[in-house]
Amino acid sequence: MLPFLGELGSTGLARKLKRLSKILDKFLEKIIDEHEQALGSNREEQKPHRNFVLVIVSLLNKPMNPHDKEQEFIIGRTNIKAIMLDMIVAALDTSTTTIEWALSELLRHPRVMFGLQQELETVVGRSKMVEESDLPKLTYLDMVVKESLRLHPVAPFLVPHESMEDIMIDGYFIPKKSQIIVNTWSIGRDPDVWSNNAEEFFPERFIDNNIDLRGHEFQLTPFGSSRRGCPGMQLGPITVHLILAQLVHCFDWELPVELDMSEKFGHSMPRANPLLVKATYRLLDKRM
Ligand code: HEM
Repeated sequence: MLPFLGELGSTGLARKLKRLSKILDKFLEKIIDEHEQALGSNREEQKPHRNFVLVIVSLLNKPMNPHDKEQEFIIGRTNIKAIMLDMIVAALDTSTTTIEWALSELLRHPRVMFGLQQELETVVGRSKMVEESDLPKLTYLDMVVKESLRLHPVAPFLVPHESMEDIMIDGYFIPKKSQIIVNTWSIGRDPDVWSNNAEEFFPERFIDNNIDLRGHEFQLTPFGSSRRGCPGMQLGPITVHLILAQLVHCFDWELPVELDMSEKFGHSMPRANPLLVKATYRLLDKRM
């Protein structure tokens, strides 16, 4: 199906890929089995389903669109495994890369790290860990995450899109069906958009404005925007906010070696080298 992958045969990589895909397949099959068992025989009675996998497994062997009599596409195990894999790949790497960049920027900017720890102490207190219900009160944390995603969007070019209509933008004619690549990385660093300190990590720039992470304002689109934007736009930021808050609240961080901020540029943009840090527990209750 993909002729260029034929090249892999001679490198031994194809064998490794096959081995890996077998392991992954076994893992996904096990998840489906477990969820089928949890659903039991009468799937309809189980509603509302408790999680995403239960929802898709409840659709197993059913038509994709029961109202369309012409189209008889049945959702099979392979479809479910593909959806689950898509979710794992799209959710894990993006969230961990975002957290790693945000922590790196905090380590480079002790003033901001201190400000965030102060906010966490005031809102949450040193005697407990952060909970999801604390997040709406952590406004500085929100600014830190936005600022980090502005400078380090995980998908610097988003995902390629296709234009549906002919359109003129800024004097340029873009015909229908053009492939559109949005360079969100460079928009995030454009001084015309963010003023002369565009390259600086300065979370306070988000005070008193409506710029959010959902791409309502086109200057910040780390999750894309509108219909074909990231479907994890709700879950992704919650995960990032909660884990980053927990890390900063529970530990003091020190750099044993000089901090290297090199990026590994490509379809996604993680750190080029792993982040090496020394953590010291800082909450009052040592048993947590
Ligand atoms: C910090 C976390 C995340 C970031 C920064 C992120 C970023 C993105 C971006 C930039 C896109 C492309 C949007 C576009 O081109 O307009 C995308 C697509 C996607 N994301 Fe996320 N994402 C994150 C978390 C998640 C999570 C948690 C999930 C699933 C639970 C997820 C599932 C997906 C999927 C399935 C697509 C493809 C959508 C499509 O093709 O229409 N992402 N994400």
